[in-house]
Amino acid sequence: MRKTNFVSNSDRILLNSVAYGSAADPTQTCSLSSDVYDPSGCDYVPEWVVRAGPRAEVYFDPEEVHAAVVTCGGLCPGINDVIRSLVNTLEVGYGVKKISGVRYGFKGFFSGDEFMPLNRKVVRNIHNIGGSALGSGRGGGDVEKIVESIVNNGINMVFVIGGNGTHAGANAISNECAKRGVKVSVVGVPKTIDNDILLLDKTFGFDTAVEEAQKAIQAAAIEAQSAYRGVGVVKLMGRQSGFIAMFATLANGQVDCCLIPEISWAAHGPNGVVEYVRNMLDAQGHAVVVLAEGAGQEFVSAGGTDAGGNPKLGDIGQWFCKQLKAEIKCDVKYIDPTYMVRGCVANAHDSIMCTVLGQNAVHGAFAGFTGISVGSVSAHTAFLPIPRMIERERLVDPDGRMWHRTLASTGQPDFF
Ligand SMILES: Nc1ncnc2c1ncn2[C@@H]1O[C@H](COP(=O)(O)OP(=O)(O)O)[C@@H](O)[C@H]1O
Ligand SMILES: O=P(O)(O)OC[C@H]1O[C@](O)(COP(=O)(O)O)[C@@H](O)[C@@H]1O
Ligand SMILES: [Mg+2]
Repeated sequence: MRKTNFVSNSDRILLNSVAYGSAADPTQTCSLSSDVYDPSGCDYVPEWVVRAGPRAEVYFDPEEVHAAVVTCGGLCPGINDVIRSLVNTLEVGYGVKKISGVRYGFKGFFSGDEFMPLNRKVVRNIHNIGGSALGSGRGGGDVEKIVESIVNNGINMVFVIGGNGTHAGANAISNECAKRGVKVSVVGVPKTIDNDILLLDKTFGFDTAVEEAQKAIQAAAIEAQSAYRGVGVVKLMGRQSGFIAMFATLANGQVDCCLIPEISWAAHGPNGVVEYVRNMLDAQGHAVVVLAEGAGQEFVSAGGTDAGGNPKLGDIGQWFCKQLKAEIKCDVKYIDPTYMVRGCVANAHDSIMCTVLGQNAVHGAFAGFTGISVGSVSAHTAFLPIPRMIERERLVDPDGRMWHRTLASTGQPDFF
């Protein structure tokens, strides 16, 4: 390994970087904010997390490492950048020769699909395409079978790229290995364009998704402005968390109404969104509405869960457009760019973030950590305990300043 600045295991990063923060501050040691943000009324946040980086002492002999990489859940811009960074760091940084790519999510450990041999040559250009070079997927979180595969294939490092569900799986795999006395480092890299992981500054791919969403909102605004009583409606991803919708709205600045899962709203009645759109049409001749896909699910959800156990969503965008058409004289243009915001190549910012995360995940595994994930905290890269990160989804704080900024931009009232 090249000469480098090693990080000590006692190096720490301060999680709560604001002194005397208000109750709505998400990094409060004991947050007493809204019901949505903190149902228990007291949200414990540890003071420090461990600083990521290479250690002077490593736990594994590179000659004996068999590393596996798996990508689970929905796609996200930058997955391939992370895979590339993991492989480059394993091979060039530490001299690991055996790296296996697990196909189509957790089930690839036991589905009978051959592992994909990974090396620097194979991953050289994968970051130039979106998606996952390994294939991703939901389901297959059978911890017993996964651990059997780990043991049978002599795997001793597992890099798991995925969101909340995937991390729950990674933690369960780590625990099961420990229970069986199998020496394996299981390290997560948080992947979710929903940006719904606690404690992190931001997840990779989120910035790219917000940027991609601009095209849809811009088109909706143009269509709305060019039509007689035109309404542009855009539905963006965000199952339980409205971060993409909120940030895309704020960045665009032409949106009249943003609806997110964290905040309930009435469609009908004098304070409902339909009436608000009617008023916007009367006043300015057009309106632009951005909805997160998880917003207003009480109107459209048919229940049920997907292969990963996530709630299946009804199409709130279609439903909302139908309400508009039924109740007011308007020309509705509906844009649903759902998969377009995640099936793309990461922008430069996300690409660099992915490289840093992948590299540090390998450092974490070589340092002998397991059941950890790696993420950006207060602008530093940290190793974090998985259970604390996935206690629940990170949500937009309805009392927070970012949402208030969004409301100031749209000018929308409360819809109830
Ligand atoms: N508690 C768990 N134990 C084991 N595997 C799990 C657990 N929760 C989720 N998984 C697995 O992780 C996969 C990915 O989770 P999912 O929620 O679909 O996507 P994401 O990780 O991107 O949020 C799931 O399809 C499931 O197989
Ligand atoms: O149709 P799919 O592939 O199940 O994905 C849809 C979901 O994936 C997401 O992008 C989030 O994915 P993850 O939970 O895998 O991070 C949501 O915004 C969306 O509801
Ligand atoms: Mg998820």
